Amino acid sequence: MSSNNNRQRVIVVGTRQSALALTQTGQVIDELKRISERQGWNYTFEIRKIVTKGDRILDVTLSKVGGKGLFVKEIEQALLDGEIDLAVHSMKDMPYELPEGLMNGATPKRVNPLDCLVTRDGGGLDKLPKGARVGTSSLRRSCQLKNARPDLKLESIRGNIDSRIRKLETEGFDAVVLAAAGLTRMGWEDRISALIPEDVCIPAVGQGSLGIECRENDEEVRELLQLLNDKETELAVRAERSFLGTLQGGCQVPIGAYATIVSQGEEGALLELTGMVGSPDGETLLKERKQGKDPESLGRAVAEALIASGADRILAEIGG
Ligand SMILES: NCc1[nH]cc(CCC(=O)O)c1CC(=O)O
Repeated sequence: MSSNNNRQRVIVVGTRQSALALTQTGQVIDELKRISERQGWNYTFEIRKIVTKGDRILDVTLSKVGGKGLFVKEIEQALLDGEIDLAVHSMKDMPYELPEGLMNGATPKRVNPLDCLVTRDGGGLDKLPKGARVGTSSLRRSCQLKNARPDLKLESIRGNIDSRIRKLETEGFDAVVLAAAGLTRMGWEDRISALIPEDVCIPAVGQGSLGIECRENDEEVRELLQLLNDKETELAVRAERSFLGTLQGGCQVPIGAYATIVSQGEEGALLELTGMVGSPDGETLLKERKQGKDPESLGRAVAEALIASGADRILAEIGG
C-alpha cells in the first residue's frame, strides 16, 4: 500500500457521551497517536460527540423498547455520511451485522472479560447475606446469579456505570453487577469487591474488548487501525460472535460466551469456547464447551450443541 511517509490528515472520531465511551475513545486515540508517530504519519485526531437513541431512552426500560444496536445507529450513519472516520465501541454493544460499507477495523487487546460485584460491604458472592438485593438489568447476569444463589433478589438497575454504583448506596442494594472492564478502563478498579468467576457467570459476547468501526473504502484508516489489532483477541471475539450469530439472540435471552486461546501451534491458535443459554428465571442453565481452530466454525459448533441440548426451546419460549 501507500509508502507515503508524510501522511497528513485530520481523523474525526465519533463517540457517545457517556463517561465510559469518552474514556475508551480517549485511550484509543492516545494509542493511535503513538502508532502514527512511530510510523512517521502526521495525523491529528478530533472528537465528535454523538447522542444516540439508546442514550436518550436510557432511563426508560430499554428491554421494552428492544431493538439491537440502539447505541450505534446514529454513529454508523455519521460514518457512512463521512462526518466521522472511525468510532470506538464496546464490542458487546456492537451489532452482529454491520451495515454495507462499514467494517470492524481493529479489535484491540482485551482487558478483564469477567463480571464483578460491587458490594456494600466489600465482600464477594459467598459473603452476600441470604436474600440480598442485587442490582443488574442484564438477563444473562441475573439468570446465572439466580442459578448459583436462588435466594438472591435480582432487581433491575439502569444507567451508566457511575450512576449504577451510586444507586448501590442511594437505593439500598447489597450489590450491583458490572463488567470489570468498564471499571478498569475508568480507573475505578478499587471499586471491584470481587470478580465473578466464569464458572458462575459466563460473560457477554465480546465483553472486555473494543471494536473500532470504519469505512471499508478508507484504506488509510484501515491500515492505521490494523496496527492496533490484537490477533488473539480478534480470534476469541470472532468465535464468540459467531456463536451469537448462530443463535441470533436478541437482548431478551440470557446468552453468554467466552473464548480463550489454549495454545499457539505452527498451524495457528487453538481456541476454547464456552457458550451458555439460560431461562430468565435461572432455573435452566445450559452450557457447552469445545475447542477448535477456526473461530467461525467453533462458534457455530458450540451453538449447535446447545440447540441440540435444548437451547432451541428456551429461545422459542422467549421469542428471541
Ligand atoms: N452494556 C453496557 C456496557 N457496555 C460495555 C460496558 C463495559 C465493559 C465492556 O467493555 O465489556 C458496559 C457496562 C457494564 O456492562 O457493566
